[in-house]
Amino acid sequence: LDDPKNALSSWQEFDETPCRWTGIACHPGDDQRVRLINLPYMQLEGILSPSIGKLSGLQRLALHENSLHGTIPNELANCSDLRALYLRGNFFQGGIPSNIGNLSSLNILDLSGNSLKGAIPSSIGRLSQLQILNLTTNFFSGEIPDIGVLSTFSKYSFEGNSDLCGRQIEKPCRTSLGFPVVLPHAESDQAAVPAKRSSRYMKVLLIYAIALMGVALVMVLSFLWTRLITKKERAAKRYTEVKKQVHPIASAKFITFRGNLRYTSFQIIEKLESLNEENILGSGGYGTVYLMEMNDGGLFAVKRIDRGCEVSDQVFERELEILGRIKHINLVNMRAYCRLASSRFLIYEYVVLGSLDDALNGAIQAKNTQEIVLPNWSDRLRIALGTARGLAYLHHECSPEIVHRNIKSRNILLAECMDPHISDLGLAKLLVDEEEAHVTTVVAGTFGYLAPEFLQSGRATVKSDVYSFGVLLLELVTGKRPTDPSFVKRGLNVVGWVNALLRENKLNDVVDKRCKGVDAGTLKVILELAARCTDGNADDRPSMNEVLQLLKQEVMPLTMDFYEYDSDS
Ligand SMILES: Nc1ncnc2c1ncn2[C@@H]1O[C@H](COP(=O)(O)OP(=O)(O)OP(=O)(O)O)[C@@H](O)[C@H]1O
Repeated sequence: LDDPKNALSSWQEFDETPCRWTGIACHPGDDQRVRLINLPYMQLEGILSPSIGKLSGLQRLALHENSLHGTIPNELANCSDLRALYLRGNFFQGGIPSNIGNLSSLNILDLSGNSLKGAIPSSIGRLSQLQILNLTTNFFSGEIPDIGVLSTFSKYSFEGNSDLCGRQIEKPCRTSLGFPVVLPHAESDQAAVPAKRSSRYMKVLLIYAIALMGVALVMVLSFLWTRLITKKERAAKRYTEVKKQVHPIASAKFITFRGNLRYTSFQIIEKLESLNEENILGSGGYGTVYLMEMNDGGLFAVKRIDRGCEVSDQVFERELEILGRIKHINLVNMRAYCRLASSRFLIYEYVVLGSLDDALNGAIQAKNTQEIVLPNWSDRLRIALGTARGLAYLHHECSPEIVHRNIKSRNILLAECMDPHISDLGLAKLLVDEEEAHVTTVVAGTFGYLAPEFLQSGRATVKSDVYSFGVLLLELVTGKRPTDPSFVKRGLNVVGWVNALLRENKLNDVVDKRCKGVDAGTLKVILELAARCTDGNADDRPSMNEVLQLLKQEVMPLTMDFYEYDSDS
């Protein structure tokens, strides 16, 4: 295996036993046979060697969400104790080994999100212990055998294989004449049959009867039949060609971050596929955001990123896994990622009140009274403090540091009680290259927030984030967008406008008239801090840690919840 992350450094060839290697557990006792191989999400590359079949005591093989390729070896069926087989989210090709029915202890079979093709072996029907079957998003074709345990699974086990048919997915298999037909399976499955001799006899009779009827039909309608079949064949051929164009993508992928969601990938994919215009929450520079409601009422915000010519899926997904590990109370946490044929979907926790931009511009209504809720002074201080905490975490606690690049009030989302959550982290870097990045952010409405050196060079740094944070502070104080016409028409931005008023000692003119509870002491602190953050010289701006310390000292006692806030992350 190729191990780019060096996750398998403990795997030393000359160790007496592999039982202490990462991802390996052995049976208790003397024989030390391998019981479990658990190596998901490790970016492993390579093939699954046929020698896997020698692990006779193997009970769980979990290699999901790696980059393995090649075929699934037939020898795997020798692992007769295997209970759980997770190969989801790799690049396996070829078919499912026809002898898979030998794995008589198998409870879980998850081969979804690969590039597997061919027929589904009927020997799966013999796996009487099987409880979870996931063959979704592959290229399987033909009829799903309606036999044994295979009869008990529904469409959710087979979705995303456009050429499958059968009762389980409510799609009849048809001939070119339109009659239902039993399609031959790819492998002859002798082992499945012995217990069913009498039913085989019945089947033979049935086939003879159908054949006789067919011959009769041919004799009666020979002329018409010949004409009809050619016509239908032509139509069928055209249909297949169109279908291929509609499904050009190699494979789909589903990754969850920060623990499992309480939903299966089928449930999520089903919901993703049903998102439509009615569910749109908004759209930005990178795609459209939808509200996704699960059947039990669970809510997610889903950002749909249409496939363009940006980074490859592999690079994108590798970076996402890093972003997916980031977790902080003041960041919008990413819960999952799904790649389907047309789009990539980033699935986030839903932050209920919407953006700070909405809040400052009167778009938030009270639940019961429908009255517009405007953040008061204590709310605004709380938003400043929480945002500083989230940014300081990205800059100083993450390694390597994460530059957000797109701090603005539309990317500060508010949860209940006006708790701020920074959204869109890492996307600017992930979705557009350095050159394009600042052009995109300018277009995306970030203009007034960008530090002068970022505008000039297009290179974002932690200090350009500090500048944007300073602009955000001014927005909180003034209630005006940084590109408000009242200062743009005077040739100023919000920084120039505030500075001009302060020079004239018109402190009161700076403050948002609608904001209740402003106290002069903290107002002065915030304005001074905003001035330092928006200093034209990046080196003279404070770091986010310094900003946070100052806000903690000066502002925290005035926010509603300073006890609660007194612990980091
Ligand atoms: N996790 C979320 N919870 C609730 N609403 C969200 C969430 N993420 C985004 N939204 C809503 O969707 C809208 C669009 O978000 P999006 O991040 O795509 O655009 P933007 O922030 O306006 O622009 P940009 O792409 O430049 O960041 C936001 O204004 C916000 O109201």
